Amino acid sequence: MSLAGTAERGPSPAGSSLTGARLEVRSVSKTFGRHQALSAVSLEVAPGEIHGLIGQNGSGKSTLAKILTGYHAPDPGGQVLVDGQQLRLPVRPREAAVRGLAVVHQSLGLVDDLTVVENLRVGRFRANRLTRAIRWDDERRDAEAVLERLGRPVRLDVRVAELSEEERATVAIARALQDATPGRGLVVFDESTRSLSRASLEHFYDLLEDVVATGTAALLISHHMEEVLEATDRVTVLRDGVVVEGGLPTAGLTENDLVRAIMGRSLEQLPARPACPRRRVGDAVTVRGLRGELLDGVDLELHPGEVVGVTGLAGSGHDELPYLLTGARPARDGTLQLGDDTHDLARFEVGTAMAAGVALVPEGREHAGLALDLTVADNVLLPRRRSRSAVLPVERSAETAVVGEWVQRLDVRPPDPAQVVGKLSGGNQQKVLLAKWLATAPRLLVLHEPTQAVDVGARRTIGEAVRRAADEGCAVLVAGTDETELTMLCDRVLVFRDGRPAAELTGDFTPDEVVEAIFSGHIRKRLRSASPPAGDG
Ligand SMILES: Nc1ncnc2c1ncn2[C@@H]1O[C@H](COP(=O)(O)OP(=O)(O)OP(=O)(O)O)[C@@H](O)[C@H]1O
Repeated sequence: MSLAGTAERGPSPAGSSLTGARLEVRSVSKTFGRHQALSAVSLEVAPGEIHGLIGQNGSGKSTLAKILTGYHAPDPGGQVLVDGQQLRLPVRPREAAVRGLAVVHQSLGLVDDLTVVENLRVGRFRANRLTRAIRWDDERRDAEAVLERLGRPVRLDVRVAELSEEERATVAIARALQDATPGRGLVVFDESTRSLSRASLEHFYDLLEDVVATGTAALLISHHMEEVLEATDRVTVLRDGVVVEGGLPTAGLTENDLVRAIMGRSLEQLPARPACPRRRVGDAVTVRGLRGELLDGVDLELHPGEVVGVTGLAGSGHDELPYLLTGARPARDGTLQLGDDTHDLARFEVGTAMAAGVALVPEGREHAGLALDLTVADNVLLPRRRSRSAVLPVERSAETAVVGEWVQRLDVRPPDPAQVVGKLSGGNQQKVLLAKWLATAPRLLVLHEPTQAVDVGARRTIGEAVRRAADEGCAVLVAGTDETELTMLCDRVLVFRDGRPAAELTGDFTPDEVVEAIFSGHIRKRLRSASPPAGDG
C-alpha cells in the first residue's frame, strides 16, 4: 500500500473549530537557536479517537507534546485549540488542565522524593473547608482506584525514587488518566508505555478504551509500530519537524507502510540483522548461586563473543539480574567469576564492578543513567575518567577522538559532543547512554531494555554497536521483554520463571517464539530445557 498522496488535513478558519476536534494544532513551529524543530505543524484529533504521532528520533514529537503543556513556547504564529477553544500561547499549564489537556511526558515528570500518593494527588488535594487539612483518606481512595484500574497495584506510601521503571510509568499514566474529564479534552502519552510489561499494557489499553469511549481523545507517541497499528485509529507522521502524513487511517496499513512513512524508505533497505557470530573466545564469565529478591540460585555462563538475552514475565527475576551482576544492588548470595578473579556478589559495588570491566546500561536513563546537565562528551567520558584516571594521564585529544568516534558509531544527532544531553531527543539520549558504557570497552556488558525509545533505524545502529562489542571479545547480557530487540541482538535467550532460567531459545528463533516462550512455557523444537544451565558452554 502506498502512502503517497495522502493529504494533510487543512486547518479550519482561525479562532473556532469547524470539525469538533478535541485537539487542533494549526501551523505550530518551534526553533531552538538555529535549529527548526517543528515547521508549521498542523494536527487534528477527533473525539473518541486514539491518534498516533510517529517519527524518527529527533523529528519533533516531544517538542510538540511540550508545547501543549507550556513547557516550550512555540514560535509566534501558530494556534492550539482544545474542544474548539483557542488556548493562549505559550500554553499556561493551569489553562491546559482546566480544558482537559493532560500529558504524560517521556521523562514522566515525577518527583522522586515524594510518595506515590503525593505524586498522584499533588496539585489536586481537596482540603477540609473549615480546617484546610488535606483529606488523606479521600486522596488515598482516589489514588488507589486509578492504580487498580491500571491493574498494577503500587504501594501508595513508597517514595517514587524506590519504584521500578514500570511502576513509575504506571504512576505517571495514572496521574494523567485521573485528570481526564469524560467526554472532553485529550490525554497525550509520550512514549509512556515503553516500560510497561505486556500484562500492564493490556490493562492500560483497556482503560484507555474506556476513556476514549466517553469521547475524550488520546494522542499516542510511540516507536512501536505494532502498538501504533493495534491501538490507533489514525496517525500523523513527522519527519525533521514537518508533517509528511497527516491523519492517516491505520486500518489496513502494515508496519512496513509506517516505517516507509517515517524513514522515507522501506525496512528492506535498512541494513539486515547481522549474522550471529556464534564465536566464543576466551574464558567464560561464570555466575554461581545468585540469589536476590526474586532470583533463586541462578547459575549462568556467558562467553566473550556472544550476546545472551534474559527475559520473562514480571516477577520472574530476569530484570533483577542486571543490577545484581553489576553491584548496583547487593545480591543475597552468589559469585561472579571473571578470568582469574571471583567476586562475591553480596559485597560487589559499582566501583569494584567498573574496575573489573563490568558495565551496566540501566533502564531509566533520565534518573539512573545520564547527567542531563552535562554535555555529550562529559557523559561519554565519565566512566572512563573514573576508572582510568588513576592509571593514565587524562589526554584531551585522545578523549576528543573517543567521543567523536562514539558519536559517529551510534549516529547521535546532532553529532555535537558539546551539546547538553538534556537538550537531545529521548532516543539520542539513549544512544549517548550506550556510548558512555561501550566506550569503556568492558569485559562484561549488561544492558537493560537498551533500545527503549529509539526509532527503528537507530535500533539497528545500536544492535550493530552491541554486536561489534561482542565481536571484540566482550560478553554481553541483555535483559528485556521486547521480543524484536531480543531477536535482533541475541545469540540465545534464557526465559526466566520463578527466579530461574526455565527455557532457552537458540539458533534462528523469531520474535513470536520469544513471546510464546515467555507466556506459555511451551517447549518448541528450538526451545530446550535450560537446566542444568552450565551445559551450553
Ligand atoms: N531544549 C532544547 N534545546 C535545543 N534543542 C532541543 C531542545 N529540545 C529538543 N531539541 C531538539 O529538537 C529536535 C526535536 O527533538 P524532540 O525531542 O522533539 O524529538 P522526538 O521526535 O521526540 O525524538 P525521540 O523519538 O528521540 O524522543 C531534536 O533535534 C532535539 O535535539
